[in-house]
Amino acid sequence: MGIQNGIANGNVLEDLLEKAGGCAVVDGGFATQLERHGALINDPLWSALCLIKDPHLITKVHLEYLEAGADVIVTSSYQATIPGFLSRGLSMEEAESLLTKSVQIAAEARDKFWASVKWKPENNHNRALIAASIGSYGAYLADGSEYSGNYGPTVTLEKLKDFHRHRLQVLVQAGPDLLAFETIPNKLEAQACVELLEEEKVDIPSWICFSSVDGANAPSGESFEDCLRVINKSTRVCAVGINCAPPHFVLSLIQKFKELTGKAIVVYPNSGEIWDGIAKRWLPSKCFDDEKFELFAAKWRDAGAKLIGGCCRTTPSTVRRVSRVLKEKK
Ligand SMILES: C[S+](C)CC[C@H](N)C(=O)O
Ligand SMILES: N[C@@H](CCS)C(=O)O
Ligand SMILES: [Zn+2]
Repeated sequence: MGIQNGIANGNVLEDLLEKAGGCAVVDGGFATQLERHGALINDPLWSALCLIKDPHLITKVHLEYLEAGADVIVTSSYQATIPGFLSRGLSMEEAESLLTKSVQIAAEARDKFWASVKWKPENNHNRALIAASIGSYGAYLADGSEYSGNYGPTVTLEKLKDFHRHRLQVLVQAGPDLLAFETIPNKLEAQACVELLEEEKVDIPSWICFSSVDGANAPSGESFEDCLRVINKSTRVCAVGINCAPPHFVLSLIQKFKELTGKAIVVYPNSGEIWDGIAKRWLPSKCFDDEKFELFAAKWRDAGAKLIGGCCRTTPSTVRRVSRVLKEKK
């Protein structure tokens, strides 16, 4: 176990980046791929419903992304929360066990996949890392507010920390390689995540990703300069970036982040479709197809991103193209 920046295990990501030649591949849309296999997730728990109803589909999707070349797979816990599970009549013990299960399923898939490829001479995979997904408070609200950042005046820093604390503790205990805070829409929640990591002395390295709807700021309208200031001070956060924002915003956001932080930059945009949080469906908009993802993944890498993948509405075929271009010998 290494100690880096004061964090035990802080070098797992750096080890992976080195093995991957400087830029690693993150998986793609997880809920999207569950739905393509027939999972019905139009539900307040969204993809986390599969932890209860279809855990075998979770394994299947993880294996598909590993086969596609993902170096990091993100767990099924995005919308898995203790209050969400309790409101479905589950006990605290059951809720905790489902969160633990999200990490176990991913680790089992990784181990199974790695055992099947590591000895093959043509193997060009790396042993993948497991990033435990921690969706924003807005994801839990299930009203689209991960894209507005508008939590209202009653949602304070303490309330956000209380919301995140117990799930974080359970996920840390489950032993993932990384923690992935996803679709954070405002500065207050970024601050809550950073303070919580410190208070809980979490020694698993984290990334914190924001969504963006205007291509320049966090969804709340707060500048990334403001949002990153608090994150930059944390030694427990190893990477920052963007997830589930339209891909045509990403290049300029990488350039902006390069000026605002010394941390590794992670980007995994959605396809460009727009989420209607009330109707709970994706609306067509300017999109990137897989070919365009391949083209732009190289541009994102050249602009300085260290972790690149896809989010909603991207699939294993998207990740296969991203992996192909990033693992190409230059
Ligand atoms: C990233 S969005 C598509 C996730 C789903 C949303 N939190 C909901 O529950 O409707
Ligand atoms: N890890 C989640 C993020 C949703 S925005 C997923 O891919 O479904
Ligand atoms: Zn997404």
